[in-house]
Amino acid sequence: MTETPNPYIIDADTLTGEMHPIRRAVIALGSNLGDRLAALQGAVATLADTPDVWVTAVSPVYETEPVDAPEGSEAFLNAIVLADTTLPAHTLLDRALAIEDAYDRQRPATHNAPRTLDVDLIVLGDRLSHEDRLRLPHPRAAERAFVLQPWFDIEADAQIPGVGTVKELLEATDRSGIALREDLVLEVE
Ligand SMILES: Nc1ncnc2c1ncn2[C@@H]1O[C@H](COP(=O)(O)OP(=O)(O)OP(=O)(O)O)[C@@H](O)[C@H]1O
Ligand SMILES: Nc1nc2c(c(=O)[nH]1)N=C(CO)CN2
Repeated sequence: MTETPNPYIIDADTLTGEMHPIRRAVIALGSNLGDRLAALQGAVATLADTPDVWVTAVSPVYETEPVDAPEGSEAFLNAIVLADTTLPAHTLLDRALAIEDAYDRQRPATHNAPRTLDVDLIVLGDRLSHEDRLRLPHPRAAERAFVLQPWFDIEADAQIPGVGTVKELLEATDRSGIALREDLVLEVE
């Protein structure tokens, strides 16, 4: 006879493992190469499939003019994902980079070269980080309409810790280069 596990017995890993608080993660997605919508949709699905990550909201999709990108770059599709997670910051970053790699993201030497998929961590709770490998909050988010607008759409009272409210930051940003794509919708299973 097979033994039914007793749900009241806590296994050793749970007792000795490091516990992490639940924190809110704000994740920015961007693509300006190949099937842009498929890349964004794949990133949402993969994040939603990630253990200890619970996707709570996905923004509308915006078509956006390239900012600080090489001459002749194509327009981006951008969106924001909100998730609750118990993952430590570096584990979540590694997951984001692995999702980029899964979409064949090349890492050419050219600054801001076209990319099939970019997955950036914008904020993770109140976590601050000043390493090259992980900067939190994301240092360029506060001036990027392609991050602030979709984020504001799904969280009107959002804040960038230590920086300000997304509403005020957005009001101070040039929004002329972004356009809502109502015809493109990202699904969460
Ligand atoms: N908050 C963050 N989110 C994602 N990557 C980060 C973050 N902070 C630092 N990095 C590091 O940045 C590197 C990614 O650089 P990448 O060339 O993708 O920048 P980018 O996303 O193109 O530009 P930008 O950061 O201006 O959006 C990664 O190796 C990662 O370790
Ligand atoms: N419109 C737009 N411009 C960009 C973007 C992006 O996602 N959207 N990402 C960049 C580097 O990550 C640089 N420039």
